[in-house]
Amino acid sequence: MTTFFGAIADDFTGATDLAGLLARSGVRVSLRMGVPKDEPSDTAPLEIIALKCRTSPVNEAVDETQAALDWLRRAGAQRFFWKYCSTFDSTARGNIGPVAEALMRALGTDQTIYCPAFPENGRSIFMGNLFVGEQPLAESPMKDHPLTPMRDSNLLRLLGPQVTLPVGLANRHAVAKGAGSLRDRLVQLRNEGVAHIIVDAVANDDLHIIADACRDMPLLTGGSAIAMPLPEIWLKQELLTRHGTSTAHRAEYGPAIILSGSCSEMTNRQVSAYLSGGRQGFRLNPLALAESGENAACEWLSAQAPDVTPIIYATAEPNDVRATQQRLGTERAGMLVEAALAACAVKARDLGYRRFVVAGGETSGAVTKALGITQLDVGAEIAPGVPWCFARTAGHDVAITLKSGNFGSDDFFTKALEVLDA
Ligand SMILES: Nc1ncnc2c1ncn2[C@@H]1O[C@H](COP(=O)(O)OP(=O)(O)OP(=O)(O)O)[C@@H](O)[C@H]1O
Ligand SMILES: O=C(O)[C@@H](O)C(=O)CO
Repeated sequence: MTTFFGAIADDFTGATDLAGLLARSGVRVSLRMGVPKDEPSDTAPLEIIALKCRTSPVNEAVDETQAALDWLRRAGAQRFFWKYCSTFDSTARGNIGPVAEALMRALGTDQTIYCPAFPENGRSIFMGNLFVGEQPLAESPMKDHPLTPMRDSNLLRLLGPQVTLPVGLANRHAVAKGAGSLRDRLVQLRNEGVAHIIVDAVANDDLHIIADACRDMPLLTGGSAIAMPLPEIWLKQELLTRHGTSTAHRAEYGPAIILSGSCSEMTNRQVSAYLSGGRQGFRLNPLALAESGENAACEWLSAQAPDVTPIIYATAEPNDVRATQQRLGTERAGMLVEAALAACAVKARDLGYRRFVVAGGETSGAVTKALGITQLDVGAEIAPGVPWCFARTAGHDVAITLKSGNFGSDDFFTKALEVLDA
């Protein structure tokens, strides 16, 4: 079936987040991990390509997203979406703006919007400032993120240095008056030469208005939630059909394992809650990994009874993470943990584990890559933005969920297993 909507996500948990929200429409969503090597075939109306480029050098991120765009265009896509984090995670140089500008050039469009709001997960934007729950972004736990610490809450200030063309704001007053008023504001900003528009949103109703106002734009950018209303809008316009709904399947899955490389406040709580239930866990210490590699973790895993659902985690509190980064360097510490969790995933698969719960975007990229997973079908949501997915690896059907660092409730890990068993 021809693709209508083509999305490019800057990390793997972000891609499954988007896939889960789009799948709520009942229209088939297909998720590719990395730019497919083959020409488009068996494509879905809603196609997502997951990249791992959030923290890559800018030129690499631009080249990769361009390759993804080319593939999506060959699949027939007519509307495009650049998905980044609902907390606008970005390195100091930042990839969000340069990638958006490159996509705009390639698509011949002079304006796009930026809306990372995700009200169901507590992310809202007011007067251009991003809030996490009731806290401004820069006062939220995101200020301590291991790779992309966010120290400013103002999206105009964050985006401005990343782009060459002017940045402007369509504020909540323009949004609250409805799609017509918002369209007028976008035209006004276009006439003033503003190419990059931050759009306020504090509730799902705002997202519906924004999606309606922007439904004909070739390129939209944001978190997953701003894309959520689009399939319904396009179904009404008969640009999409529900034909070919999701093919997510279930098989007889084997034992489950949890792999956590996220150090977010929420993942710290989830790991503690899981361990306090008396579960078997192995803590990866990056300093020990630097000394002697991941063998100890793999040996520990081999010694576990398959029905205990073990957890292997590097999850640590911000002070610990900072101390480790000072000793090893941020990048090296991250790479060591990602490589170890990837090796544990492969070991687990070889030991017969068939259900994988993975926490953290970079971590998920490393794990799915090591498992050789290239395509995912999307299943039931465990929490907003965290669906179960189904894939094949080394000839086996597996279920895998990729949890964004900040998503889910304290009992996420046990809940994930219950949702799959239900
Ligand atoms: N104890 C640790 N010390 C230093 N770095 C760590 C430690 N544990 C994990 N890391 C690294 O921190 C990074 C965490 O990023 P990751 O994207 O996996 O999680 P996240 O940012 O919480 O998730 P998301 O991107 O979905 O919000 C990874 O590169 C991981 O390897
Ligand atoms: O938008 C979010 O918060 C998530 O999908 C994400 O991108 C986490 O890396």
